[in-house]
Amino acid sequence: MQLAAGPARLSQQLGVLKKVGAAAQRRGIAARRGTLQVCAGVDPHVERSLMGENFGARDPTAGEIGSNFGDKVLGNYDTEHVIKPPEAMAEIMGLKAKKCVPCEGGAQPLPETEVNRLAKQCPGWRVVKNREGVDCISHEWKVRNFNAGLDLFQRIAVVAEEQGHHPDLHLTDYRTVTAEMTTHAAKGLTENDFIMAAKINDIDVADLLPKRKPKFWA
Ligand SMILES: C[C@H](O)[C@H](O)[C@H]1CNC2=NC(N)=NC(=O)C2=N1
Repeated sequence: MQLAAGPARLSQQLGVLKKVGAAAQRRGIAARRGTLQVCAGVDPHVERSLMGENFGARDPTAGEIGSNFGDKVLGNYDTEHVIKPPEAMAEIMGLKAKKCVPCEGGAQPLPETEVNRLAKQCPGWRVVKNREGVDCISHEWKVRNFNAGLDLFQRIAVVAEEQGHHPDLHLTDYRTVTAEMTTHAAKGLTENDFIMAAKINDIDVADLLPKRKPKFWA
């Protein structure tokens, strides 16, 4: 910035410089608190709404290395530097953003490595054999009562009808709901099953779960 002559002009421009300095200082403080601006020149508010609050990079802990964390993160597996994909990115690019595709006869089940990779993206789902001995993914919920179970059936049914892919639903012991999913045309698991699992995981079930007793009297 060039400073123009004249006391009034000079003090006005010094004022601008002070503001710029203060903003830079604020940014410095933000950086020390762990805020990371990813895209230079992009309004941090816009960036935050796009990338989510949890964008960041750090070295992995020993436990993460031991758990093959590299399968779950973007970045270079054989360096110590990890970039964890932000939740907002999963909303745009993850399984739950995809749509099930109709399967024709002759569809192939996924290989085991791919099944394991996708299963990690669907917390709460286990890969098991169904009653016919075919690979499926299964999730169990213990809900608050029988009606809550029927309510959960209904919420899952909405997603299943939207996607044209349907789990087997069981309600046993009056309040245990189990969903099992496989792709009949492939006689095994396909990406459709995991897309459905991710979408079912996105259903808000908080009001259907058992009421928690308060631990303390206030
Ligand atoms: C034509 C229609 O897309 C198919 O019959 C769908 C319906 N829903 C389905 N649901 C499940 N879980 N597996 C399937 O193979 C399947 N096939």
